[in-house]
Amino acid sequence: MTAQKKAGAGIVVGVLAVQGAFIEHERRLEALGATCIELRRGSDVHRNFDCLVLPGGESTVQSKLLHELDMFDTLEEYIENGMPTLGTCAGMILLAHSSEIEGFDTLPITIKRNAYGRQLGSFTACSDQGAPLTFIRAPRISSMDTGVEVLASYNNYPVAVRFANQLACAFHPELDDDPWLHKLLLSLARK
Ligand SMILES: NC(=O)CC[C@H](N)C(=O)O
Repeated sequence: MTAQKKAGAGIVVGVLAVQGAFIEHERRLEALGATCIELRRGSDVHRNFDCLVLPGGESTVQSKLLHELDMFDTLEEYIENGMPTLGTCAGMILLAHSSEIEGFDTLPITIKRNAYGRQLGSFTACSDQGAPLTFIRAPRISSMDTGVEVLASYNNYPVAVRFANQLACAFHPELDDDPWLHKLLLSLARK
């Protein structure tokens, strides 16, 4: 077994799979040895999983479906009770404070949706720390509480943060070669 595989061995990840880029997360996590279950309907959120992934996609649609499919309250409770959670792009918007969508509002940051450009759409870059970044109509973190730790920045703007059990990023780590955020999520789930 490789060192990479060990990171996720024995860990079950619930991946929100109502819309967006969830399959790419599953591939990453399974390559690290984790087992993924897709959360598609209300009953799925009552299955056993150790940590949660909220993928990129369209946050307005995801929020609507979470409510319609009766998944919202249970997932909110899990996050509030400390389940390790990774929210990427639209997933970060769901965790953050936002007046534009009805999200969890469990992560004390404010965001501006589509701040990295509607026209340009997507681009790849390198973080100030040297990690690859893929942005797709990404939100920008416009403010954050003092307890929020910056894990990565781009042009001095925070693009990945941690607040206790919650990890969030504006980019798409499932599309990049370096699975450092997935590994961090799995390490939180192991504790
Ligand atoms: N790649 C993404 O997840 C884009 C997020 C999208 N712009 C939103 O507001 O939901």
